[in-house]
Order: sequence, then C-alpha cells, then structure tokens
Amino acid sequence: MRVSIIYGSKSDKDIMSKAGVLLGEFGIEYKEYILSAHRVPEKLTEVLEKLEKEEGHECIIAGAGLAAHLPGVIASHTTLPVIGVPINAALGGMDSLLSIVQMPKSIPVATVGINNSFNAAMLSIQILSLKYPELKEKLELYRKDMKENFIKDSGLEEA
Ligand SMILES: Nc1c(C(=O)O)ncn1[C@@H]1O[C@H](COP(=O)(O)O)[C@@H](O)[C@H]1O
Repeated sequence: MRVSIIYGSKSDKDIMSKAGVLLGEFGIEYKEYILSAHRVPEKLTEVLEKLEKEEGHECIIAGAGLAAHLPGVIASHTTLPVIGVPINAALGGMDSLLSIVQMPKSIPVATVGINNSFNAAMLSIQILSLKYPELKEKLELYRKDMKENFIKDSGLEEA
C-alpha cells in the first residue's frame, strides 16, 4: 500500500512532512514529491502517470499555498482519491483553502483544515483501510488509545 505526498514548493516541506510521519507509524509506504502545476506542469503530468500506473500508489495527499491549483490539477489527471491540504503562505491560508475546496462538480478534492497534513494522512489511512483489514485493525486500536489518553489527560477518570 502506497501513498504519494505532493507539495508545491520546498517551503511547504515542514508542514507536509507531518503526513509522512503518521503514515510511517501505520506502516504505510509513501513518497514525497515537490511539484508544481504552475511551475513545472509537464513534469507533474509525467510523475502522476508513473506513480499510479507503474508504482501502484492508491491515494494522493496534495498540499499547496497561495493560488493552490495543484491538488485540483492532480485530481483532474487521476481517479485516485486526492486529499488537499491548504497551506498558510499568505492571508492566513484562506486563499489556499478556498482554491482547494471549491472544486467544480465531478473533480472533487477532499479538503482538510489549513496546514493540517496530519488529518490528510489520517483520512488516507481510513480510505486505504477499506481495502486492507490489517489497517482497519490498527485504526481501531489507534482510536481506542486516543480515547483512553484523552480521558486520562483530562482527568475524566475521576469525574
Ligand atoms: N500553489 C502553488 C503551486 C501550484 O498550485 O501549482 N505551485 C506552487 N504553489 C505554492 O506557492 C507557495 C509559495 O512557493 P515559494 O515559497 O516556492 O515561492 C507554496 O506554498 C506553494 O505550494
């Protein structure tokens, strides 16, 4: 099982790398690519073709800031699920959020919160868990631990 993490500039790296950390914890193979629909459109098409057809990637996480066309353009080239991460490069990230979430009918991008690449990874894991039962088990365990830790940390045990 493989996931691609694609982002528009090396300036997005710190935010987007958090997705890889979570995927790694779940034992999911991933590859990071810095690609831009605006700056290297031909290269983007080339890589997309390869990652789906030759490398068997099953889900794509795509992050970009400013006029964030990258996730939408990626979605237009593939039927793999694309999860968009709006990045705060200006205007608090609102420009990017709106660019990513407001896709025209037929080409959706599942959009998470601004800078929330962690949730993008989580959603990709949930999507893959439909196909891989061992992943579903790990997710259920993750949720159980999260709940227990929340109860412990917030003092709810005593309540
Ligand atoms: N939105 C896009 C695209 C695209 O959509 O193709 N390519 C780069 N970018 C974004 O531009 C911002 C500034 O990039 P630089 O820091 O390289 O100038 C980054 O957040 C990147 O994702």
